[in-house]
Amino acid sequence: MTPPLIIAVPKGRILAEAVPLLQRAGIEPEAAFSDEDSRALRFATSNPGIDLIRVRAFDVATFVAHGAAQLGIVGSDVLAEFDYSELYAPVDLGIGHCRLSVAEPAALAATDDPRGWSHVRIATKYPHITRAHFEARGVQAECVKLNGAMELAPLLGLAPRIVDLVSSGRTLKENGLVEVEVIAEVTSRLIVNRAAFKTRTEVVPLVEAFRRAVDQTRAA
Ligand SMILES: Nc1ncnc2c1ncn2[C@@H]1O[C@H](COP(=O)(O)OP(=O)(O)OP(=O)(O)O)[C@@H](O)[C@H]1O
Ligand SMILES: O=P(O)(O)OC[C@H]1O[C@H](OP(=O)(O)OP(=O)(O)O)[C@H](O)[C@@H]1O
Repeated sequence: MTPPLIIAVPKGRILAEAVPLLQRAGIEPEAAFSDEDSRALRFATSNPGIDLIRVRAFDVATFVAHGAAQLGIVGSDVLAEFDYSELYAPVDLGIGHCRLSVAEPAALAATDDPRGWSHVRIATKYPHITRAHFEARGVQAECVKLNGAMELAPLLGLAPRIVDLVSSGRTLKENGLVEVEVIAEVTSRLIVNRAAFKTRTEVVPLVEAFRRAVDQTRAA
């Protein structure tokens, strides 16, 4: 018997927005999937041919790229950071809207001129995107890799600037930082393992179901 398809979904903020999309695509997760207190990692759905796994956002891309999961939901920030050739990202799901930006203390921004930078030291979870962004205009970026709470870095002298996700801007504001450049707009994408796309006949109709679910959400 063919094993179920596995869809990797990030725990955290994307999960709440992903559940209505999954439902619109005809996939009803078991109740524990939306329960942040559940310690389970793999979940059944109303479709016996589809299981869900709940993993960290950056790990969604890794599971799908290696074929351990056949599909996944992941931010375009994560996709750009890894740039896995094994991944195909056929649908913009229109959830998880935010932007990846350069930020610095308000006092520094008052006198700073980004056009004059030749070398910058940046605290970020996204060293690959950051280096590429600055290299494109001849600026060398020295990155200090952090996994969260980037906003603390300028306050504590780890790095004067950060590259992080911004949505409402509240986190920057509460830590005395201002946005000085937007690197990229971010939304979540449906990703598919390229080999699974070719070999598992259930994948194509499932991708189409997600596409319709996004259209329905937009029209609602
Ligand atoms: N403020 C935000 N507004 C909207 N979407 C966001 C925001 N922050 C992050 N995202 C999106 O959600 C994804 C997961 O972010 P989240 O903050 O939940 O991860 P995390 O808590 O840093 O993950 P982990 O704990 O697994 O390291 C990001 O990759 C991005 O695409
Ligand atoms: O502009 P805002 O609306 O304030 O959102 C931005 C914050 O959201 C994300 O963090 P998250 O809350 O997911 O926490 P974490 O990455 O530190 O886990 C991001 O890393 C920022 O810190």
